[in-house]
Amino acid sequence: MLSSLNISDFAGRLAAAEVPPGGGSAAAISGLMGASLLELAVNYSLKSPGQVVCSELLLAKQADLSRLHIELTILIDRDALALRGLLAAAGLPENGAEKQQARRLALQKAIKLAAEVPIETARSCLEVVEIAKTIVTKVDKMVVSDLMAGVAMAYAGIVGSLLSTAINLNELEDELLVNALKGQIYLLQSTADELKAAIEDKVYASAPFSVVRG
Ligand SMILES: Nc1nc(=O)c2c([nH]1)NC[C@@H]1CN(c3ccc(C(=O)N[C@@H](CCC(=O)O)C(=O)O)cc3)C=[N+]21
Repeated sequence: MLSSLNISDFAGRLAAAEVPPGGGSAAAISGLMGASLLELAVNYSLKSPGQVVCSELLLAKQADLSRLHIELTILIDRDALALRGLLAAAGLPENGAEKQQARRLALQKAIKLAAEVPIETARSCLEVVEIAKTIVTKVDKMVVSDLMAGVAMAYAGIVGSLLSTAINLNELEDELLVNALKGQIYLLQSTADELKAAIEDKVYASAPFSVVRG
């Protein structure tokens, strides 16, 4: 399993361009880092004194984040499997009408999966960003930078996975599905942009983070 590789081995596998993982798995890792950084912020804040008021909210988000942590871990391998299926179908023989038809069907099925899996990754990453918005003013000041690093990573996970979906749309023959996926890409990306801007507006409004604002 890719998710049990150490960081250097995973990065090496990405760089080697031999067998998958590709950008979709990397996006899931980015989302996983985002979820984990939010967990750090929540766990730290629950332990620090003076956070008793919001502990109910933080405990609820802690549970959501541990589910997202598992989902995103699984998505690293699910995306690599989808990509592997895609490359395998693309490599099927094309000699003769029957084989050509078999290859076409296999390829369409594989592309559909490779387009749909990263949509799930983007959804999980978006949930991470949504959680960040609800807790950003509730966590201990000490871990706001960790939380914001988590937002940046989850946001990168959204962009990376939606790009992976988008590239597969070119080859997908089912026009209804293509249009539905395009709609989901647009909605997920624009929601992510709005949420990220709202969180940054809040955090970058004052020191020490105003210096980070572009
Ligand atoms: N859900 C999803 N996730 C992706 O990550 C994704 C995707 N869809 N759609 C297509 C693009 C393209 N991409 C590649 C990554 C590595 C090779 C690669 O390493 N190729 C090797 C060997 C491939 C093989 O072993 O057959 C080569 O061509 O030399 C190719 C293509 C990932 N993408």
